[in-house]
Amino acid sequence: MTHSALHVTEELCEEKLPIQGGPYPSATLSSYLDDRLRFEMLMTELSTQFAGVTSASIDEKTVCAQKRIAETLELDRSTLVQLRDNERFVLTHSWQLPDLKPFPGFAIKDLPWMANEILCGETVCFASIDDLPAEAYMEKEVARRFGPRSNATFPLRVGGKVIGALAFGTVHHERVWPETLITRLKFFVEMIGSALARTRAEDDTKKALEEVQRLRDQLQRENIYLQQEVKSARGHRGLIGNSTALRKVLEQVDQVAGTNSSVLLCGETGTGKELIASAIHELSPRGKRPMVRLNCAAIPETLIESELFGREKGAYTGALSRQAGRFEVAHGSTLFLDEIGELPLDVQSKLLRALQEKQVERLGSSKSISFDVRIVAATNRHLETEIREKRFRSDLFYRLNVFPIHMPALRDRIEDIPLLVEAFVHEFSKSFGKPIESIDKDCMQALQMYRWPGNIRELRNTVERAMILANGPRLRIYPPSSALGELTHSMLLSDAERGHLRNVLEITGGRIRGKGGAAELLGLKPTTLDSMLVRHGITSKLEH
Ligand SMILES: Nc1ncnc2c1ncn2[C@@H]1O[C@H](COP(=O)(O)OP(=O)(O)OP(=O)(O)O)[C@@H](O)[C@H]1O
Repeated sequence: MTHSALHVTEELCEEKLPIQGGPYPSATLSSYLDDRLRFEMLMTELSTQFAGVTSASIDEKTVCAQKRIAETLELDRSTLVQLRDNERFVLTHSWQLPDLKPFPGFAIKDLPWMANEILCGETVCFASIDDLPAEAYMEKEVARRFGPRSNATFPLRVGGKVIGALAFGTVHHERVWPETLITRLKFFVEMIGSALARTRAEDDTKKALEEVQRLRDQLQRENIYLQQEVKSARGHRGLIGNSTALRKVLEQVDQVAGTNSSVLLCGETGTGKELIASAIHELSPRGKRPMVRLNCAAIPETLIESELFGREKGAYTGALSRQAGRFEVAHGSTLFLDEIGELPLDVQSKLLRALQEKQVERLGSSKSISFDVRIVAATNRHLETEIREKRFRSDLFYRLNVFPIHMPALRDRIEDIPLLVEAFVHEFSKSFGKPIESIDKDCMQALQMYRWPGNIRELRNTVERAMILANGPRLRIYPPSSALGELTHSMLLSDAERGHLRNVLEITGGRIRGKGGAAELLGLKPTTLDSMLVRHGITSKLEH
């Protein structure tokens, strides 16, 4: 192997050369000057490059610079290691001749002398392994086994602190390290240090900005969601009732609220499942954030997936904008999946996978988004039957059914009816501006005898209707059948259509799709029925 004048003879180092001319053999001097010029030009080029380096390109540029310096100086290897956990120097950037392996990095305890020198900010330079001091016996051993034969190692500083080291070495031959060269290489290592410091600061700023952006997005999502909630004006009326059946439910709420366990609320329509879901959420440590809801029956089958998991712009025809899914919005909070029994089977599988992996991917994106969400699900269907009839996945059922709560029907807690009626009368009396002094006793008894298929929602609507008709301080409320008798029947076709739709939904227990569902009974496509229901303001939860 030939060696350039620059690194073979120490006499040829800059300090000993006159700037111009001199009694040197002209060939050696010209070769030296050529090498010197090449190296200085390389340093100038690298310093320009590193002045503008970005965090995206610093790794590539560093290895490229190591290669070019090593090739110019006819070195065999250049190694950049960085300090981790104050325990070891980890290899981060390396260039070596094709027949060599990269130097693998090292633990401080394995090369203690070298590590100590670097950490004290010293440059370690040896032309031959024998030049190392006696106390560097471990370093000598390693150098003999893995190379290098000659080496110059420079501490890498960021903001005055040693964060690693950059080494240049030879494995196939020995070489000396003239002072001028060491000075130039030190300058290069300082340049790398300051570029690293700058790009690290850039990265930190970028990360901080991303975090601010993420928090802002989350707040924005919650705000939009809250605005929608306020618009839907559901509010959080307290749970009314003092029956044993309701007290048992409230006990279960207290037991489970503080945990992260999934809760499955079962019970007929209008029994207060959603109110109980809110109570569980509000009593839980997640209660400071808004609970996020999704009614699986109210959203067309084609859109449920994008509602749950979100979508990227253009994920499918008509996806005109990016949208975060409910899982993302509910991060750190509770997701209430109402009417879970209505979820199509393929979405059930995707939901199960999301719950198992605690990650979702937006439609049209392969990026996984992690979430921390507590699930409360509700259904008025008998899920065990649905599983038997292959309409509901058993594995999803077991995942959700960690803590089941059964909501009693209103007919099984008739002692709560007077309390509920009074509370609803009070509420409507305020909002309609109609003061009510008493409620007819016979009516109250009739209300307690009625079977209430629509439960509390039906009772509430009945009270509301009576309050609209009320024209004095004494209120008479009739159970729905007699109330209907007193109302004038509408002759409008649209009212008849609405009534028929409701009747069919009542027969199917609110189910729209599948065998025996309302769409099949009506001879309609489920999507056509969906839009008819939207037009009539009917959700598949029966509303009377
Ligand atoms: N214990 C209660 N006290 C006061 N209001 C109640 C109570 N339970 C239910 N309600 C009222 O009854 C109506 C129906 O309740 P909710 O929507 O929670 O029922 P649900 O079981 O979720 O119905 P669905 O299965 O149809 O979705 C709501 O207006 C709710 O405020």
